[in-house]
Amino acid sequence: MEFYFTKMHGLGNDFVVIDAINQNIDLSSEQIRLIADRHFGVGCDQLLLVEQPVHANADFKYRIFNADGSEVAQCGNGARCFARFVVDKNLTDKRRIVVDTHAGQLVLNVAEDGLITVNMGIPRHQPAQIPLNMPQEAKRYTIQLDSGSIEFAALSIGNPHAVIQVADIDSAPLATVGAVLESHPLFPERANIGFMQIIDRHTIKLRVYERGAAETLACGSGACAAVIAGIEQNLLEHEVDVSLPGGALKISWQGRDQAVYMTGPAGLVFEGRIIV
Ligand SMILES: N[C@@H](CCC[C@H](N)C(=O)O)C(=O)O
Repeated sequence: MEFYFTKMHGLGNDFVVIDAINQNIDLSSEQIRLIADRHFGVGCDQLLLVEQPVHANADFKYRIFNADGSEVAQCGNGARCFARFVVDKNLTDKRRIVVDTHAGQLVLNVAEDGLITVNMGIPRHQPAQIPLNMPQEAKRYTIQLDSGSIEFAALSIGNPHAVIQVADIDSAPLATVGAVLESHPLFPERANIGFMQIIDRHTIKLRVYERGAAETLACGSGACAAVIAGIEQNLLEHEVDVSLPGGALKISWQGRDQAVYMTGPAGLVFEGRIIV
């Protein structure tokens, strides 16, 4: 198989984006892992396929695959890169784009200054909706790991997230606690594990150990999850600046039953042709 791709990034969370409307694309998990490999492939945290919409009111469908080949339902930075891609490739002349995803429909607005705002949907907190193996919903859950006791918040933003508050983001235990919790039996579909340092009620620092991709330079859905968890615990206000290793996002959430909004940039890196 041979096809054209675009390498993009959202704050250093990087993507191979493929137009699967004008090209015939049928990739196995093994081929996706190879394309994502940073030595033998192009290298990316996630691969995105842009497809025809499923529903009449949508402009496109887009699908998300982690570097380990697993297909997932939500990706905040990927959504902004998807929007930038369809605008730059003239696949649409709209600046308000409705896209079908496995997590439902997203609405994306591309502003004149290039920033993209995504309605990421309404978060879900019930353990069964995350999914999380706990008997009832709580603002924080506690588990015992070999390294000690860990407290975390958990919610779904279309994909599962745990959020752990830390005093110092630079020494957060991503490689140990992050890796263990990502595939802990508490999370039957695994989870993205965020480590959040609260700077003030409008500002946090965040690093995320992503399901299926390990630590990335930024995670858009993780930024939404961390802000929601902080608001739920009355640690944050409704508009928060999130500082990630790759740059900054603005997250806004007005509370339960409300959609969460994420605003940030999306960048083009290079274009190429893959032969697999
Ligand atoms: N980087 C993404 C999230 C990608 C999917 C995630 N690893 C999962 O498995 O749910 C983002 O910006 O949200």
